[in-house]
Amino acid sequence: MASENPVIESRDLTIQFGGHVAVNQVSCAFYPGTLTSIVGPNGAGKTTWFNLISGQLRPTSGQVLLHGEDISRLPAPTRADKGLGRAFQLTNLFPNLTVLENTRLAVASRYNIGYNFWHMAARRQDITDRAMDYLRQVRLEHRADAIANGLPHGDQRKLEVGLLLALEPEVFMFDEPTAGMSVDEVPIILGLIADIKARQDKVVLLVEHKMDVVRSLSDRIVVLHNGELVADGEPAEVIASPVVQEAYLGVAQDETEQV
Ligand SMILES: Nc1ncnc2c1ncn2[C@@H]1O[C@H](COP(=O)(O)OP(=O)(O)OP(=O)(O)O)[C@@H](O)[C@H]1O
Repeated sequence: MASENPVIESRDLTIQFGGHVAVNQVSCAFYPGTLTSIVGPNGAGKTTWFNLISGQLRPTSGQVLLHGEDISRLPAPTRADKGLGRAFQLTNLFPNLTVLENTRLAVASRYNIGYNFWHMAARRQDITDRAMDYLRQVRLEHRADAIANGLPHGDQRKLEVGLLLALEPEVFMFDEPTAGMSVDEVPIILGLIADIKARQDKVVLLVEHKMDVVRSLSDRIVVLHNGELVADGEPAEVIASPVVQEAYLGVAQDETEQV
């Protein structure tokens, strides 16, 4: 792994809101074919770090490098064009279009298909077929004609994942992808994330609170606490480390020794 060049790298990333340093000199590099979970207590800085990487926020200092190129000052859509994919919030999409229309737009944007191509009948059929394929993967084909905004919460989360798959990014960023899902929906999404990792050429970053999910999927765990990276390594090692037991699981240092 270390012999390959990182796809994406956070180098001394820092952001300050007023007097509060939400992400503090976080350095970490991510390699193809790996799934890294980012964990930490509420307010640790996980989502803010994600926002710095995907471009919703600009750092106070430090850099985000994509294949060695400094992208820290690029807007989020430009980063997405370069292969950084983050699961959308549906409110930022086309809530009044159908599930299929949203997915077709994601497929079309991946292929940079402009207005003229879009209107060529054959091409449209091809795009529809591909879009339906992604909807099948997230088990939403039966909802293809539903308005995105009216979907139940679990289906909205599945659509977010389907749209991300359709964009075929190089880096997949998931922020609590199974939050609010029913128990029978969770394995579908986790299976899809495992499939992405198994393809070996993608980087998967996952912010997740559920430790069973983290344990089952991760090659590596990064722990943030008070905006700082306090642990980074293989899951068993990180979960067992005193710093994690104390910082994340809330076990006091003297109790940790008994764990
Ligand atoms: N735009 C902002 N302005 C001011 N403070 C902010 C802003 N965004 C985040 N923060 C603060 O930065 C800190 C980190 O927040 P963040 O949401 O990144 O934590 P988190 O680890 O994702 O937490 P959770 O697990 O609860 O989602 C918090 O103290 C939060 O209040």
